[in-house]
Amino acid sequence: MTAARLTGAERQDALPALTATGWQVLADRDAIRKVWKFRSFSDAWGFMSRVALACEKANHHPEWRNVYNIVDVTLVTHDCDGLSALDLALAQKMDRLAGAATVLGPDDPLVCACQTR
Ligand SMILES: C[C@H](O)[C@H](O)[C@H]1CNC2=NC(N)=NC(=O)C2=N1
Repeated sequence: MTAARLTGAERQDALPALTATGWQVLADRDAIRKVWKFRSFSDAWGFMSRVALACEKANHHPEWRNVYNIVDVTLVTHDCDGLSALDLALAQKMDRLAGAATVLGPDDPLVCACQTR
């Protein structure tokens, strides 16, 4: 799998299936983003731990932020400063590992469980 920027055709083939699961194609950079809300910090951290092992195996890593039970992920390939097949593969892997966690949309407030008490 290469770190070359995806072509237009490759994007047309691959991105609809990802946006259908809640991945957002960013406007301000050639990257995709997804935000999950887990039941607890432990579930969020467990997800991140499993993803981290997969990332090390693939040598491809997310840009991500965790606030308690929220995990905010952006995928981009730094080597080509844009989306590559590596990002598509990692996105699919993360979707499998996230299981039944709630997916937040671009307009949903990023409010963690601490802030909803
Ligand atoms: C040196 C190391 O192989 C490279 O820096 C890898 C590590 N993980 C990476 N992750 C991402 N998202 N993009 C990269 O270009 C990248 N490169």
